[in-house]
Amino acid sequence: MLLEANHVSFRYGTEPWLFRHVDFKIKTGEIVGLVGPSGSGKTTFGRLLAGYETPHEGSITLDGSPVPSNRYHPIQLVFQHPEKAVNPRWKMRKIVNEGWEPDEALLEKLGIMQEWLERWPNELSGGELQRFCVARALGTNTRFLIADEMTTMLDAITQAQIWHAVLEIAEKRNMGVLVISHDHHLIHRLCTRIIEFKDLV
Ligand SMILES: Nc1ncnc2c1ncn2[C@@H]1O[C@H](COP(=O)(O)OP(=O)(O)OP(=O)(O)O)[C@@H](O)[C@H]1O
Repeated sequence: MLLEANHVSFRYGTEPWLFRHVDFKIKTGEIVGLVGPSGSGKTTFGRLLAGYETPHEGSITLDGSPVPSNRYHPIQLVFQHPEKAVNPRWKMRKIVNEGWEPDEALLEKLGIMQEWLERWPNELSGGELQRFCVARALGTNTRFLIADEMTTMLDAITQAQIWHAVLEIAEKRNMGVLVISHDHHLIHRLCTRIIEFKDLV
């Protein structure tokens, strides 16, 4: 399966164009790194790929067709701040089962303790909460994961544990992963291909 940005342009409101005519391709099975200076538009581009924003010009396609948005989205985004990605009024069990129901083995692989399922989001650490966001994004219908600074605020051990689990699942399911990060060490360790955002725009 091929996820493509075709001549995509985007601006916020009446601000100047953030980028214009961006072409990008990622295939399932690929782990691609996206790097570039702060403020250059990487997060915005990730949001466009995952359907959170609509391009002003161009299109995002999956195998040449528009990405279906009326069911579980095949392109899932996990970003840096898990506390902003969950409903504070839902318990963790409801949050993690929002789009699909991950089994115990997957939760265990991500280091999620069963007792955390009965807690509220504000009763977990950032790292614990992020594990839930990753589990929620790894539905069996996920074809591409956009990991935008996904493990930036986590300690090295937690970061390694989460990436180990994600890469194992990605390989088993032939998922594509786009890793957006300022951590060059992490990018070089994980990715099969690395792209400078400035080379796309
Ligand atoms: N909702 C918004 N409204 C207006 N401008 C925005 C909005 N979100 C982001 N921007 C601006 O768009 C530009 C690109 O932001 P973006 O977060 O995509 O960059 P980035 O490359 O991911 O940065 P970083 O590496 O610091 O995360 C920035 O100048 C930012 O201030």
